[in-house]
Amino acid sequence: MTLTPPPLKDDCFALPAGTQWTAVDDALTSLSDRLHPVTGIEVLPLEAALNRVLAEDIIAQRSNPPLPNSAVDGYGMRHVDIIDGPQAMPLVAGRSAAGQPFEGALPPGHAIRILTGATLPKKVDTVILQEDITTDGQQIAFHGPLKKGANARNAGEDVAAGAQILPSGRILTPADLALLAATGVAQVPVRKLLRVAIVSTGDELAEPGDPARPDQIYDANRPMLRAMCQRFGFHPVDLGRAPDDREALRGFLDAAAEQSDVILTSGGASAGDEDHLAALMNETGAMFLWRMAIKPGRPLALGLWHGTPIFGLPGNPVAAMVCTLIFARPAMGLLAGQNWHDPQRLSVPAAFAKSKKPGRREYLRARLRNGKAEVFSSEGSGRISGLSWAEGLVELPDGALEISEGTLVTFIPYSAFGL
Ligand SMILES: Nc1nc2c(c(=O)[nH]1)N[C@H]1C(S)=C(S)[C@@H](COP(=O)(O)OP(=O)(O)OC[C@H]3O[C@@H](n4cnc5c(N)ncnc54)[C@H](O)[C@@H]3O)O[C@H]1N2
Ligand code: MOO
Repeated sequence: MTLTPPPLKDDCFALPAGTQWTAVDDALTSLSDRLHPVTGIEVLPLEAALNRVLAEDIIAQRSNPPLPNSAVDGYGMRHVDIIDGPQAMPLVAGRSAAGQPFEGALPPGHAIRILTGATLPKKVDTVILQEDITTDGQQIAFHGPLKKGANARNAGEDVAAGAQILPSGRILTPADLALLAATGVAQVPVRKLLRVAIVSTGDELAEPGDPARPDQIYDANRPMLRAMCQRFGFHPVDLGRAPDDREALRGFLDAAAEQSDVILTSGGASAGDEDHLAALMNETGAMFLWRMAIKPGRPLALGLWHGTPIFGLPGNPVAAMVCTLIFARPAMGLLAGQNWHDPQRLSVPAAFAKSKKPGRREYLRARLRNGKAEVFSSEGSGRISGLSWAEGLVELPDGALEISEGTLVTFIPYSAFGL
């Protein structure tokens, strides 16, 4: 009897029959619906608040500017005194400088020396640039007309006291710190850092720097995930490598649940003999999403371990990174008190050709050169060099797509994910 080979695996053309595949958008909707902040609140001074997540809406304590002031170095006057054509105006004694205001009111028909940022003296509503006048020290000569309010800034024209300046959930930027300072807010309620436990699984893994057996590989996922968490503004808790042993892994997960708000594991997420993570998580009965219609990264085990959410990332480093960026990053953002994070996408012409099959969303390692998206030469999920070569991802939609050079595709720079 001759053995017949198994029927052609249509893995590359269609999705395996009888398997429930979860679309990326459905998974994201489910995550954004179910997750909420889990971190406490602390009050920090501005110097410690960069990259932290606001825990409340912030209200301006003071207007910016607090009083009307001059936008230029020049001369202040009353607009009603200005006529059309050439004219001269006597100067009053004194001046108004930033931090040294002129205390009196400007008499009718006069002008006053005023410097940038100086409070406008009473009755002054218009300022002429010093380049536009001549003076002998006693009076100034210039041409009218001038626009009422020229070179003057109104009180509160930037921000009015009492206005909401920043929303809860916002990640504070350097510019936000300037806004807070200017409006009289010196300390802010922020979320405590989200503690993210990181565990790699697999007997094949060795620690970078240690000697490795020929059959071992160095653990690449942990340094990557640690660094990604740092860039996202979370606090990584590195728990090391768990062996392929169910009880040992259980111990790692128990420790992780103790010490963290969320657990990121990599490896062991699919259904092989040594994929203990999936088996353990199934045991808890709290696993709620499973096979994703995404490439790379099909096996993604999501669940709760003693109430602490686990993202069981696939072991292949490319899949681990893509799943972190697409699923874990926005989900962890919600846990950390951030607003839902949807990265900014660019529409750019492709510098490549590809025939994409329907059924799952694909992410390709990509970078922009000369305004076009180039993709890495291989789609292999273990090709770490491509992750490092890339500067972002090309996102291809769930359906089929014929791409030729010049077809518009979606590019998401790593920076848009917060990397
Ligand atoms: N019969 C099937 N086999 C596989 C399927 C499948 O659907 N049917 N899916 C493949 C896909 S896709 C992926 S991704 C992997 C995911 O498997 P696991 O999450 O269980 O991960 P492992 O098997 O433990 O590892 C996969 C791969 O990645 C390497 N790895 C793991 N951890 C690290 C690390 N920290 N640093 C560097 N490299 C790591 C590991 O050695 C393996 O080569 O399953 C496929 N198989
Ligand atoms: O998730 Mo796997 O890495 O798609 O190849």
